Amino acid sequence: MNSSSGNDFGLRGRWIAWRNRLLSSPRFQRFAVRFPLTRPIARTRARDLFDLVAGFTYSQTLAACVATGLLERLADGPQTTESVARQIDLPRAGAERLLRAARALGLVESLGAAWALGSAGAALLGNRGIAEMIAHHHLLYADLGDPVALLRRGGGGGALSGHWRYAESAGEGDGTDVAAYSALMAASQPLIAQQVLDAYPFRKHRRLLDVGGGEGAFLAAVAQRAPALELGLFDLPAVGARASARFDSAGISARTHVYGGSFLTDPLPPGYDAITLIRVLHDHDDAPALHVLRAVHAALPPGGKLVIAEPMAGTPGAKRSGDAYFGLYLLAMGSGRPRTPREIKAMLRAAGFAKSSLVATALPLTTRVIVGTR
Ligand SMILES: CC(C)=CCC/C(C)=C/CC/C(C)=C/C=C/C(C)=C/C=C/C=C(C)/C=C/C=C(C)/C=C/C=C(C)/C=C/CC(C)(C)O
Ligand SMILES: C[S@@+](CC[C@H](N)C(=O)[O-])C[C@H]1O[C@@H](n2cnc3c(N)ncnc32)[C@H](O)[C@@H]1O
Repeated sequence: MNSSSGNDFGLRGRWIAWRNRLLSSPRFQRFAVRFPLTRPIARTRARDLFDLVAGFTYSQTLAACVATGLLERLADGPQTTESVARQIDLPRAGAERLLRAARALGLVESLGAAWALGSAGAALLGNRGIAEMIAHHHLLYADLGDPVALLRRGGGGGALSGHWRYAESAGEGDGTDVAAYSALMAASQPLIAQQVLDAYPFRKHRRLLDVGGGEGAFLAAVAQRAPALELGLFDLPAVGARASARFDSAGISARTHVYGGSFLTDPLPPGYDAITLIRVLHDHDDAPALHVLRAVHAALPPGGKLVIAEPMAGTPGAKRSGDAYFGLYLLAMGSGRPRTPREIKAMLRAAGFAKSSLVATALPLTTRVIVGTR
């Protein structure tokens, strides 16, 4: 039996094989774009396919908007092309080319002879962390220059793994090595922290330990919502030092404790009735990820809670961000993978957690939350 015919995959396999023969037939495509009833569908499919083909040019238009500060300039009010060109230091023709491309993507819009911020541009300005993400994407795109080579060698070994020092050299990184990624994480934390805080009532706990807590941006947000909570942060020593400095300047060092160590080799401090892993688990391959969950389980008291927050695979309405974006991102980084909630819950069971549940968040595209009970 020929497997490409789909015959050995049951009814659904046969349907897929029939559909694909039809969709890939140039004759059917010619018919579908001409026939009035199928034309709208054909046009939408063609546009979707074009977006896949052209995606890099869209991303680079966005990168140019961020690098030149174009969107910030327009946030001050509409400007002429000449004024924009002067402010972002481009020749008039270059500025106009960028403005037109940005208009096509909804980042800016024209207002008579002037240019204003578009609705996508305005939304982007409301989330400063996204601009930081865009600015560091040149590392990702350098690694993805030859995606097949990257897939063949199993990931890593490029610009992005140099950025995330811990990814390929477990637990390593001095103060300078960790500064860039820690600052990126802190800048992109606000959107995540608010969602996690809305999803889970940390106030009901006495002591919270944020494992892989970076420079403490999440705990600083928790501190505001739960004034009575005692806070602990565990991260690599060089990152922990940055967190201590942040807690000092936020005036919350009296209620925080920073632990420097590696969760891959050191035990986690006991005495916390809640532990968080925010954007940590997906960084690690299955064996080290399970090791971290076991370490959390060992540190929690019976009934203690683990809150896992990160983007997950297979998210309804946001499937691309899981397996396509984070799948390739983490491949380039050289460690980890996005997991479905079902996979994470299975790992929690394997680590000894009695139960776990997925809790709704406002923007699952950016983060979902699973709460495990020891
Ligand atoms: C009044 C009128 C005219 C209309 C009203 C209609 C209406 C309600 C409109 C809504 C408009 C609005 C408020 C839109 C809001 C849009 C938002 C909130 C957009 C948010 C977008 C978020 C994005 C694009 C997030 C991107 C995140 C990225 C790329 C994250 C990357 C993370 C990385 C690389 C993490 C690395 C860490 C590691 C290594 C994986 O562990
Ligand atoms: C993607 S960042 C997330 C930071 C923070 N939770 C946030 O969401 O902004 C992952 C964090 O895990 C820390 N980390 C990585 N490997 C570690 C290890 N072996 N032991 C302790 N922390 C580690 C990194 O230093 C980094 O701060």
